[in-house]
Amino acid sequence: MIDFQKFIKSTSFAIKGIRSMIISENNARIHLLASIVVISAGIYVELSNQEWLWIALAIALVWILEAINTSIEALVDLASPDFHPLAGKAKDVAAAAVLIASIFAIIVGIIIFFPKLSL
Ligand SMILES: Nc1ncnc2c1ncn2[C@@H]1O[C@H](COP(=O)(O)OP(=O)(O)OP(=O)(O)O)[C@@H](O)[C@H]1O
Repeated sequence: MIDFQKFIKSTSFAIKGIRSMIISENNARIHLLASIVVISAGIYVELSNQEWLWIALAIALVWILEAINTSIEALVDLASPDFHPLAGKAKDVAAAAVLIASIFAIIVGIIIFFPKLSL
């Protein structure tokens, strides 16, 4: 039996998580600005369906990993408020995942938008 009320409730918790991430994380606000700029540029240059798929994948990857990174940061702060090398390692490796996704997104952006610039 599918409980649709429960589904709506858990979706609202997830939306609350997105809001909280944007409010508390400077990086999430940078991702938001970058996403708006890239989507606007994509509409302007009339990207093909295939190009939109790559852009959507790149944007989604960065947001997914930023959400996981923010979640790990909060858990580390809760579990290890005092300095511990493993706490630092957990945060740094989670941040590395966001960096890798961001580099991928930049490469996708260059490959798709660079040829469209009429220099
Ligand atoms: N409890 C801890 N023990 C050891 N090192 C820590 C600890 N907390 C943070 N650090 C180190 O300090 C760095 C910055 O931590 P911080 O929590 O400020 O992360 P941040 O990425 O700047 O987070 P935010 O996005 O909230 O500003 C971490 O990457 C880690 O190397």
